Amino acid sequence: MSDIVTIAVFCGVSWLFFKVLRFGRREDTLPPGPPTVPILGNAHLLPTKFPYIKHWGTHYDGIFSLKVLNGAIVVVSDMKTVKELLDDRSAEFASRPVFLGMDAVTGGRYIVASPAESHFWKITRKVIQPLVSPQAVQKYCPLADMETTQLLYDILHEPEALYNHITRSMLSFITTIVFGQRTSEHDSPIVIAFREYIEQIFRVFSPESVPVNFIPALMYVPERWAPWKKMWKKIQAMQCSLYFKLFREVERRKRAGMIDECFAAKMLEQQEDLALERDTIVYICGVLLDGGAETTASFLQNLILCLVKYPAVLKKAQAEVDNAVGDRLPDSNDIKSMPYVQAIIKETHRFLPTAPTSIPHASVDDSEYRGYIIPRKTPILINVYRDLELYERPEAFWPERYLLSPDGTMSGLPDGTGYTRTTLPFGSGKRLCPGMHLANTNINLAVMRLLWAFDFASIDSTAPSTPKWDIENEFVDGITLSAKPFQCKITPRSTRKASIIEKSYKSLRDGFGGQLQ
Ligand code: HEM
Repeated sequence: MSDIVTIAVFCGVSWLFFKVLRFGRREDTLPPGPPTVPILGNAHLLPTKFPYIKHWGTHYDGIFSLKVLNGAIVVVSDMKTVKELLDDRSAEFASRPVFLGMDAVTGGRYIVASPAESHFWKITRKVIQPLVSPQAVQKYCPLADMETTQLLYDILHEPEALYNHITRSMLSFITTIVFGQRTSEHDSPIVIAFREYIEQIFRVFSPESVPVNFIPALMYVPERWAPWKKMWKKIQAMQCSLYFKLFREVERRKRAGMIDECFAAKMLEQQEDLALERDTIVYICGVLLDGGAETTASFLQNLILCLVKYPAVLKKAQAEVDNAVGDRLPDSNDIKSMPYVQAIIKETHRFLPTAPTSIPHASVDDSEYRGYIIPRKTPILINVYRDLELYERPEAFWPERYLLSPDGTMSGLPDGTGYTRTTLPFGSGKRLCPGMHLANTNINLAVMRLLWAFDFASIDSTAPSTPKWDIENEFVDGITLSAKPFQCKITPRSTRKASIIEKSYKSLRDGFGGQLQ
């Protein structure tokens, strides 16, 4: 009897030993990747900061895998593969990996993290669509006009707070559309709460949270030993407070019988038909703040940093703007007659993309691609940051590339390798950012007006003629690439322009019965 027990124990221990030894080893069916080590796989190779900067080499032919413990990450590293996998086979690859942290924070009511096969994802995309279609966004041009006019006025009077003015302006554009409430001051409680919250929410995707996705058993660790759970709880409280505060105000106006055109009010009207719970509506509205305000604000801050570092680009763009509009403020239609400004916007998206690795996709089921098997729910990241193969001088901020070819790629690329699209910064396939047209409407106007109104210059008179970039010090670490607040000298380009800004702002304010500020 004791022999049988000994043999059973020996077999059990050997099985466990071999099982553990296999931990971290790449399955033959996965795309290739760097050599693994037992248990960790490639976990030790993963950058803990600024993950998109690392170029893993071109020898993997556009797709490779990284083993993380017993799981894997698939990385798509050229545009041909982005097209074949994430665009052309979008129905299969539009899902999301498991985001246990985000689900814990939002109760699974966050479209960004929802699987494409879920009812919640489908209904959210459906109800957002009428708000963000190319036709629908036209009606927000007057709002973009108002917010960018105030942006110019605020910068004119308090240039040192550039960063905060941009955040306020972009946030106010979204809070007005979604919750019918402007955020007219950069130090108002909503703007401060938003800034504090947005700094935290991205930590749900950070290395402090991610291991839980690979070792789900960590979810059972009691909170007092699980710092990530404390962090999620704090973020959850901040998120609820922000979203519900804005939403309760919409409900109050509804009770008071006020006419309300905002998205949240429309959702409340349709609540019964859509069979949505109140909390679900709140989160559908709330995610538009997170997705819409921070991305557009970061984009503008990144663009201005480029203009500060490349004064010749600034001068050339200002000449184009002046030529098109003279002394009047640019309006939304003017963008068509400003190819160089359009090129600057595209180049900023390429050079400093707001979401460099996009948001991971996943396949709905195990899927075959080029003879490899990509297991369902495996995170698929994009790593085409400043694609070295497609662009001439990829590491230079050079908007002219978009005047030479519409997608900015170099000429003479072999067939099939030159595929790219200027919508790439907004994602892929069925997951393509629903707010793209809304973002473009506001960004185009803001950029034209900033160029028209101000000179932006380095405070360092000894700045090198070939600008230096120090991503790790100049940018905030996280899944978005966003410049830290930076100093620059901002001056109105003429007294006439300054007085046009004053007058435009005051006439808007008077038109709103003094409500603008
Ligand atoms: C410069 C501005 C913006 C950039 C660069 C940007 C970028 C992105 C990217 C890369 C994704 C992931 C796409 C994918 O998974 O393939 C995304 C998703 C999303 N964005 Fe945007 N975005 C911007 C503005 C906006 C705006 C203005 C809104 C709405 C008001 C918005 C709402 C969303 C939502 C709701 C999702 C989730 C879509 C889903 O998971 O199906 N974004 N965005």
